[in-house]
Amino acid sequence: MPGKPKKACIVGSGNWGSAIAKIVGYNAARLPQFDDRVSMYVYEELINGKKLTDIINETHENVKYLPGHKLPSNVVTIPDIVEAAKDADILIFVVPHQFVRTLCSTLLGKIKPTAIGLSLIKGFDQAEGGGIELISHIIKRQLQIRCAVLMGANLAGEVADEKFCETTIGCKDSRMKPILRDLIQTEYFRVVVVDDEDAVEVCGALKNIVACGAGFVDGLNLGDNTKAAVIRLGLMEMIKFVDVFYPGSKLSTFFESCGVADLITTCYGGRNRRICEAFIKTGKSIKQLEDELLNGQKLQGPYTAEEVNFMLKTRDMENKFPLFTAIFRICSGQLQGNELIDCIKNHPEHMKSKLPSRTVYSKL
Ligand SMILES: NC(=O)c1ccc[n+]([C@@H]2O[C@H](COP(=O)([O-])OP(=O)(O)OC[C@H]3O[C@@H](n4cnc5c(N)ncnc54)[C@H](O)[C@@H]3O)[C@@H](O)[C@H]2O)c1
Ligand SMILES: O=P(O)(O)OC[C@H](O)CO
Repeated sequence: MPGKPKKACIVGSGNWGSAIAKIVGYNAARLPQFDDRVSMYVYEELINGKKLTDIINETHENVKYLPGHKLPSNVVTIPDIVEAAKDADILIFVVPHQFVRTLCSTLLGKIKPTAIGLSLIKGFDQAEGGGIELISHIIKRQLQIRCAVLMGANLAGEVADEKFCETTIGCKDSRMKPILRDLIQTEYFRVVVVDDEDAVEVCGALKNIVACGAGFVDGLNLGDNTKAAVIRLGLMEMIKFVDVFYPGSKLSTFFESCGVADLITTCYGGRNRRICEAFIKTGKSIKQLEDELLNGQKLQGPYTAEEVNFMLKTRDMENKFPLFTAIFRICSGQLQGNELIDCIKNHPEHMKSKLPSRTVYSKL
């Protein structure tokens, strides 16, 4: 016997939150296993004196974070997180990572104990005893629910335009896999589900650091070859990071959309790249540029670089990740942008071939 249709709630309504609401609303309306009505938690703000929740419910458009795209009418916005989430069977977390802990504290004990989570949030948070904590782990621990992740080469505007792309769901739980895939997949948004939950999430967070490096390269007009080198070295540091801190993960995960593909799209079309290019060109602070250029949208890369550096420093491992380290130091003003390449010229990846030294060579 088919069970009761499952209710979905989208926790977040930014650029990506609104684009995914379009997909989830579409699938919820057409598939019998889901309840038609999708609730969306909106952090309330006034736009020209009118509440954003009211604007979205009346016009079906998030005029601030995803202008020019209609959301399905079965997506209903609610400014109270508890009200939005209380009946949900599936909670889709898609807020900037800095707001997750507070939202989870508010939701504690107020959601269905059987609810499952899906985190679309790219970023880490600082762990209480030092180091970093994955956002999906915070959700699992604080709310005592299962939580999978979705990461991929998914610039929100292009997804909302229904341009073809792929994404990766990292999910170990075989009962959750088909539910999440069916809720998210469309003909233009193709889902691949893998077991490697942690590695998928770490890819989504770390690629934002590399995007900052790509932005510096663009700001310095260093060209496409240098940018490709930064992307490659970034990929190698991402692989090493997962190898060292999340042992048992699979190399194949890096060849899913969450890995190489997201790295490429981010380093060409993302907000982190854009702001870091402007950082070099204008000399303004990253915070100022975020406020001036992103109209309320939030950056993840510079924060993630700081969190990763905090962990690497306490473990005396900064020199094992020279690109991540240089990017953090440039973002925090400890280095000039044009020192990026000097910092990575002797990257460990360049030392692997172990050719004979010049002295040995001259004796051959
Ligand atoms: N935008 C993209 O293209 C994209 C694509 C894939 C993944 N992501 C990831 O999705 C996550 C969410 O990003 P986004 O692009 O949807 O958001 P965003 O940066 O567009 O928007 C910021 C959001 O934060 C909300 N907000 C502001 N203050 C708040 C508070 N105190 N409490 C709660 N919410 C508050 C705003 O209302 C807004 O909805 C991030 O981790 C991002 O890396 C983004
Ligand atoms: O705009 P960015 O830099 O936050 O990147 C957006 C997405 O993560 C790309 O997949």
